[in-house]
Amino acid sequence: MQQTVDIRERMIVALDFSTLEEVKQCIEPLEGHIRYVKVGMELAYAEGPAIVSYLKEKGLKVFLDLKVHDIPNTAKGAMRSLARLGADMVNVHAAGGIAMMAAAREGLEQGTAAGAARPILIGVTMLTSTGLSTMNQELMIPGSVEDVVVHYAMLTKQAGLDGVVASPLEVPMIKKAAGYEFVTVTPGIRPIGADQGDQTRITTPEEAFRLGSDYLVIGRAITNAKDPVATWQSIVQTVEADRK
Ligand SMILES: O=c1ccn([C@@H]2O[C@H](COP(=O)(O)O)[C@@H](O)[C@H]2O)c(=O)[nH]1
Repeated sequence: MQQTVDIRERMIVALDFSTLEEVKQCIEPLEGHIRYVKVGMELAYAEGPAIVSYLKEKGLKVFLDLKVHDIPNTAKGAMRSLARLGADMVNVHAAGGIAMMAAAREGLEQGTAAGAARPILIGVTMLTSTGLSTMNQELMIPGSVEDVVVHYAMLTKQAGLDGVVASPLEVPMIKKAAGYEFVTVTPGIRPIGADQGDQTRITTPEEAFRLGSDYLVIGRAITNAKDPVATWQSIVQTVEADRK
């Protein structure tokens, strides 16, 4: 990422809540600080499309993280509908394969209003909660996590998507294989001392940017913090100091 980019535009706060009330409580103190938020399944299923409009009216960019994964025709229709909601970024599971991802992109293009920018479309590689033994033994996917992630990233690129979701740890290999312009969106972010929770492939915000991540997704480290604004400011300061 270029040195001139404001990193606050690249730090996406995951709003993993189930009510609009909880969202308001979380974002009101953070207004003027955060620029980009993520709406996942919990919030989208509970509050419906109106939550996207609400956040957009607040001046925030929205990553609608619904991880579409279905047969190509259904994925295409889903994306056609999602395009109308006004999100800035949407995603599918790369494990759906090239035909599904290409259909999703077509649906997204069809659904995007004339003159409007198509949302960024990315493919989820291997969930950041998945470790090597789960992948090899439980899911019966052989090889290293890095190789599988890069393979999924290349499928995503072949399907014409803009980038992938992966752990920051895999970003250098993804960029090497898919090119510098291929977008990497990375959850699994844990500031020093933060609880790892259910995530497996993690690193700090400053290390994630150092590894080349284009966007960081940060949820509980901020939303569950005693003082979310202070935590946000501390992350921004740490990253900015590291980038000097
Ligand atoms: O591989 C993935 C894909 C998506 N996520 C989502 O990111 C956030 C991370 O939240 P934290 O609280 O910072 O762990 C969450 O909404 C996930 O659904 C992911 O973690 N890994």
